Amino acid sequence: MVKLQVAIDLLTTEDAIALATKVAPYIDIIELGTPLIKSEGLAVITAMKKAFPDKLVFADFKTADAGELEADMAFGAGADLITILGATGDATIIGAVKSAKKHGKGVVVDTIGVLDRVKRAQEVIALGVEFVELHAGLDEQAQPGYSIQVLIDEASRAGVPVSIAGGVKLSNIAAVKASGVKVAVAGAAIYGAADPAAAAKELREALDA
Ligand SMILES: O=C([C@H](O)CO)[C@H](O)[C@H](O)COP(=O)(O)O
Repeated sequence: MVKLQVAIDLLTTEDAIALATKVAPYIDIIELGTPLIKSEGLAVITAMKKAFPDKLVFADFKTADAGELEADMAFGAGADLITILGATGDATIIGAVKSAKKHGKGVVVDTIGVLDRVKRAQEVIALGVEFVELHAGLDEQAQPGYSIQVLIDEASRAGVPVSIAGGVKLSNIAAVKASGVKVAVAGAAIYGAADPAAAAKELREALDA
């Protein structure tokens, strides 16, 4: 079964928990977006895990250095998964994996800004990470000509556990699923919808079809 991850790029704990409450029945992983964590600090992680102990809480730290220390901070606050940047050196990822093993949690490598995402995904899986996020960030998505098809093609040939993040929505979720991903990440398609619960439900049903 492909897991559905909601990426919450809102700025307050109150709004994040309100959104998670609406969509929880349909999602597996609650991602606290980088701007949310920068805005609210580690407390948002603790609050979300307390509110949803049965969901995986994903702290989108996008860590670039001090991997073990930052992973200790995220896991200590209640996160189940943390992102480390694939663009950084292996030592940072190895440090975070060490922390994850200590806490019984997991590391996800975010390939934002990496030129050869597939090659980097294959390299970092060997370091013990859970899965790799093939990711086009919000700024890359805003560039003229951006298409999620690039990520879908990359997922099809990655040969290692990956997620796709970067404009996942109802019109492309079937193709995202068919690419063989472990996790589909949807942010704006859910938090920006007039009815987030309905949007999450439709994505869930498409993944389960
Ligand atoms: O990780 C993200 C971004 O860097 C801002 O935090 C997004 O959550 C991710 O790109 C998914 O967002 P959508 O494209 O809105 O689905």
